[in-house]
Amino acid sequence: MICVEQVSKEYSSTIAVNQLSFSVNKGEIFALLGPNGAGKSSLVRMLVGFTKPDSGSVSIQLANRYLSEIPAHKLGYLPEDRGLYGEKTLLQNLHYFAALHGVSKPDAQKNIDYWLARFDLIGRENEPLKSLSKGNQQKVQLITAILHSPEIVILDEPFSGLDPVNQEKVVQFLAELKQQGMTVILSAHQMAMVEKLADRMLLMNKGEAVLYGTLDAIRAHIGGALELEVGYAGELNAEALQQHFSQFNYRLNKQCTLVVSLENKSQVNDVLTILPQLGQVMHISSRNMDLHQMYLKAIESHQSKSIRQGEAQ
Ligand SMILES: Nc1ncnc2c1ncn2[C@@H]1O[C@H](COP(=O)(O)OP(=O)(O)OP(=O)(O)O)[C@@H](O)[C@H]1O
Repeated sequence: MICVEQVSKEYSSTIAVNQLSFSVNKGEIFALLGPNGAGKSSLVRMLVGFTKPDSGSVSIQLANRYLSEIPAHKLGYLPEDRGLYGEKTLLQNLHYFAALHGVSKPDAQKNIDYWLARFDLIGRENEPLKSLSKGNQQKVQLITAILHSPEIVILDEPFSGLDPVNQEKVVQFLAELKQQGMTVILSAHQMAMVEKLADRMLLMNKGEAVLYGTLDAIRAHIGGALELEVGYAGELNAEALQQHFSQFNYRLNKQCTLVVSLENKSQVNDVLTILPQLGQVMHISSRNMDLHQMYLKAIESHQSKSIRQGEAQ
């Protein structure tokens, strides 16, 4: 429903977004990930129509029409630079933004009451916004983005500045928006939250796409996504380790725990037959590599590829 094709954006000498292509389906939660300066906010600003791509295109399909930008009344946006009025009360802020989107006062009030209760802000309505903590101000800003029941919600770092309890509340908030049929695009650095929420994701680095798809597709693509952890009664036999494990990617924790990274599940059998030759096995556990680890692995490999390419030129 949202289609980004070969989009590039350059600021003076910085290429913020470099020939990026991806699509976002109607009704899904789509996450934009990447290190600081990867180009997420630059991309978000193009998605919401604040800036235009230098080349490439952004198109939005709404009903049977293709548009080059999302109509304002169908868009809810949480900008990177939050923009509320600190001197005004929480209620004045919320009603002001609802009115800007043409929502009637009674409709706005109903929605406001619901979300204030969900975000534990009941009783704070008449306080000036600036007297609220950063996290609470962030929650008010999130409410302003959705008071007009938009079809597409684009949130630049919605978890920023929130404690773990409030991060969970935002996870529930986003899941509820999805349930209501909204399409949600968010940028985030909190991998655990993204892992819980996102249907699909795009990992960017230096303006380029590094990984794209569902968590499972990314896991399959990245390889080494399954880890076996093997605890031994004492130190491992170093000679046997070198002899039998040279073809595997492994590390040792405190000399008596071996962690082996497997490319695929068919290698499990091979590893299990070798393990007793290294010492007395006390326990074995397996786990999928989590998004945080996959992110680090993918960014490291993209950085070293960029360096190799730079050296070759
Ligand atoms: N208005 C601007 N003028 C000049 N350079 C800019 C501008 N906006 C972004 N950049 C540059 O473009 C690159 C991408 O920045 P962007 O803010 O899009 O990254 P980001 O992924 O959102 O980073 P963060 O996670 O830190 O918010 C950076 O090198 C940044 O310095």
